[in-house]
Amino acid sequence: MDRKQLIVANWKMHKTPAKAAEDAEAIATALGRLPDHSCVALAPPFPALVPVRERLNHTQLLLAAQNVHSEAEGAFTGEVSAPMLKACGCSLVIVGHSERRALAKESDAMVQAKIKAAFSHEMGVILCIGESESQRNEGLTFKVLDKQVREAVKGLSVTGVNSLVLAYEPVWAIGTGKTASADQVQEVHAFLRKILAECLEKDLAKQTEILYGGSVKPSNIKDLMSMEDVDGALVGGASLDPKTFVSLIRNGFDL
Ligand SMILES: O=C[C@H](O)COP(=O)(O)O
Repeated sequence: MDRKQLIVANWKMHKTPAKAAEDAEAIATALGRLPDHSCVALAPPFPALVPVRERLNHTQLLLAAQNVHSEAEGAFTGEVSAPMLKACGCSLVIVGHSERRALAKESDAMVQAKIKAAFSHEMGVILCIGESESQRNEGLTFKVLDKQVREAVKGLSVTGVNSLVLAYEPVWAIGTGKTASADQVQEVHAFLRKILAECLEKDLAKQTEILYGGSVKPSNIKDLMSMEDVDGALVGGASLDPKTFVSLIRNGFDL
């Protein structure tokens, strides 16, 4: 089975529900029909999930959440569970974003529990991993990534792993305008695929999409996606304006 190309908009804590819905419709309309192997997903904030879903009906665009709790229900004030997200129409969820690891102190064990919760409700997971600037400067990049991946996929069932997408996001490149070079990204993605082959089955590792995130723009997406092990992008800032995001997608998918 060939890997798909996937570009995901992470709108983080931006846009009211009305604005998110309007922009989702503008993106879907501008893109029209996508080639079969090319997918686009939008990850708006929680309150915008349902309004965005309503505008994405009858389009190929997928709905993603930005976070999920590991339990299905209970006394967890402020949290949202996998069955709730599924009921809002999410088919994907972003897990372990560096902003959540830093701000909400999410550990690798919490990330793993969230992945299990998402898989048990038949949602695909975009697992974010990445090293900080100081870790890169100390030569720890591969060690950090190795641990993040192994801890996250430990004990996952093969069926679940079919729905796993990795997103390599070096923390020093997020929102900074500093993009890792296409060669740097390829080197890391090839390494991640090797780790996946060791933790999972070889064939599954070959089939797992690996995205890059960190200051991806319409001007650099083509170079990044020309790399053998780069299957798409997780985009923050450049996904906020619908016109910019559509041109990024067109450049990335060569439309
Ligand atoms: O989830 C997206 C990443 O954090 C990248 O954000 P950015 O494109 O604004 O650098």
